[in-house]
Amino acid sequence: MSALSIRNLHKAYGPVRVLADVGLDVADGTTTAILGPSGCGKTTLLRLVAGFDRPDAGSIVLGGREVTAGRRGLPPDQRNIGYVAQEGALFPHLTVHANIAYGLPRRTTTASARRARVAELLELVSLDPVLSRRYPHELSGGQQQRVALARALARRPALVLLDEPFSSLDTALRATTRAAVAAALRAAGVTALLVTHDQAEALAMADQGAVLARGTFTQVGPARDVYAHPADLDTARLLGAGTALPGKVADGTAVCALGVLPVAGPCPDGDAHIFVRPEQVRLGATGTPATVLTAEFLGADTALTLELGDGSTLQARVDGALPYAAGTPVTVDVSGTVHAYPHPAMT
Ligand SMILES: Nc1ncnc2c1ncn2[C@@H]1O[C@H](COP(=O)(O)OP(=O)(O)OP(=O)(O)O)[C@@H](O)[C@H]1O
Repeated sequence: MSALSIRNLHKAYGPVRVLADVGLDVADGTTTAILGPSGCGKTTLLRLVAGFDRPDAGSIVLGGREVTAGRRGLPPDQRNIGYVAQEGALFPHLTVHANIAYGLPRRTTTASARRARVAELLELVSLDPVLSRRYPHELSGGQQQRVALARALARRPALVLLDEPFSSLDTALRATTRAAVAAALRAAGVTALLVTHDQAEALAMADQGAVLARGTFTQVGPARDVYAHPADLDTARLLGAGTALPGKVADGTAVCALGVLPVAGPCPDGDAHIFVRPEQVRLGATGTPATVLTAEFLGADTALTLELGDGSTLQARVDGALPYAAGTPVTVDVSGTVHAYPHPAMT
C-alpha cells in the first residue's frame, strides 16, 4: 500500500508556475529521493505535503486519508509528519534531550517514559547518550542532523520529509551521517521523502528515485534503474558527470567522434546526443586519438578533459596514480553501452 499518494498537484506563485500535474506514489516503509535542478520545485512539493502551503489543485493522500480535502486542508500538526530541514532546525536554547522530547505529548506521557523514548531514539540514530545534556552549539553538524532526525521520529510519524539534510556537512561527515540516517530510517521502518541534489546520496539511501524537472516528474522508478537508464539528456546530466557528443544512431548503434558504440535502451534512428560517462572512458594503446587538455588530481582518481580530433571535448576519470598532464597525446575507447537521446535539430 502507498503511504503517500500525490495526484495532479498544481502550484503557482503569482505568474510563476512551479508544479504542474505532479503525481507520485511512495510505498509504505520505503524512501523516495526527489532529484532535480535548483529551483525546480522540490522544497515547494515538500511544503505542500507537510501542509505549510496549499496546492492550487490536486490531492495528497497520507495513509489513506486525503489531507488536502476541504478549504484549508488538514493542518500541519495533525498530519503526523516529521520534517528534517537543511540545518539549524534545532532549538538553540534547549538541550538535545529537550529538543528530541519537544514533540512528545506531556499530558499523556510520564517523564520517565519520555526519557526512555529519547534514549531509544538516540540509540536509533547512533548517538552517545551522554550527548543528551549538551546544547546544539556543542555538537558537530552531523550530530545536530542526527538529533533533528531523532526529533522528527519521536512521535512515530507516518512520513518523514528530509529537505537536503546533509547539504551543510563536509564530505567525510556527510558520508557517515548519511549512513547513520539511512540505517535509522530502515530500523524505524518509516516512509521517507528525501530531497537531494546529490545523486550518490539518492542512490545510497533511496528505494525509489523521482526526477523533478520543469515542474513535473519526468522519471520515477527504482533508484538504480533511473541511474542506469536516464529518460532524457537533462536527467542523465543530473545523475552525474558526462559528455554529450553529436552523433547518429542506426539500428541500436551510435556513430560519433569516438567511433561506433552500442546504445543502451531504445533510441530512434537519426541525429542524437551520445552520452558518455567519465568512468566509461578508457585510455589505452588503441582507440580514438585525443589530447589531454586539463588534468585535475582528486586523490584516488584524476579527472581529465580530453580534446578529440574534431575539436569536441570529453571528460574521463583515470587512476590518480597515473601521471597524465596537459598536452599528453592519448588514445581512448569506451567500455559498455552508451545512452543516446534524439536531437532532430542537430547537424
Ligand atoms: N513563497 C514563494 N513565493 C514566490 N515564489 C516562490 C515561493 N517559494 C518558492 N518560489 C519559487 O518557486 C520555484 C521553486 O522553488 P523551490 O524552493 O521549491 O525549488 P527547489 O527545487 O527546492 O530549489 P533548490 O534546489 O535551489 O532549493 C523557484 O522559482 C522559487 O523562486
